[in-house]
Amino acid sequence: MSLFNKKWNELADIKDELAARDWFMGTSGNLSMKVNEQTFLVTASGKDKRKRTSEDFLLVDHKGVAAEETALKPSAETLLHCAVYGSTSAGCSLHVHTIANNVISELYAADGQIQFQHQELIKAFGMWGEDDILTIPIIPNYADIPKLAASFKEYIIADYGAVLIRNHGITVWGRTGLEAKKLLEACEFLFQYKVTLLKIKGGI
Ligand SMILES: CSCCC(=O)C(=O)COP(=O)(O)O
Ligand SMILES: [Zn+2]
Repeated sequence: MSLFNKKWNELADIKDELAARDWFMGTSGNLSMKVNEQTFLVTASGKDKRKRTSEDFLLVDHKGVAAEETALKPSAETLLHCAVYGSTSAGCSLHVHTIANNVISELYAADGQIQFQHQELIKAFGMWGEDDILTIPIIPNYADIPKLAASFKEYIIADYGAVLIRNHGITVWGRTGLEAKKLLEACEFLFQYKVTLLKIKGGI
């Protein structure tokens, strides 16, 4: 199997798993996977990401421009994926909108971040110390995608990480598809946990 087909199938499998969690409401969300140093696969814009078709992804270059003749449009948010691959050695970037990540992004917007400590799941981010703190930045949601991508890029400081976009969604990236998916699942667990806890305590 060619590298292209291998990456396509890996990304399609991740898309199916995230779809099974219902994380692509209203055609939201976009995913990408690096194929080589010059190109990456990204979801086509506006598609129902719960469906698996031969038109789910297209190959783009480092500027997010289609690298082959196609009628498909790359995700409207491709520049965020470009920012990830342009600044790191990451191999996969995942973006989803969920109720929990939107609620958390709004509740903690004024702080510009949300932190988690003494929660087992932060180990997904390599935080194994007793008192380690996981910080997830929260950035404003600009309609201007180049502006959003520039703001997002400031928080790309390692080959894996996560950034919340206020009232929009989360973008995570990792060295592999498996790592990116692990981080996304850990974030969503932590957000759902926090929302549930706040509800129980009467905080919201
Ligand atoms: C209807 S969701 C609005 C756009 C968005 O935020 C998103 O994640 C999906 O855009 P895409 O162009 O990647 O389909
Ligand atoms: Zn989005």
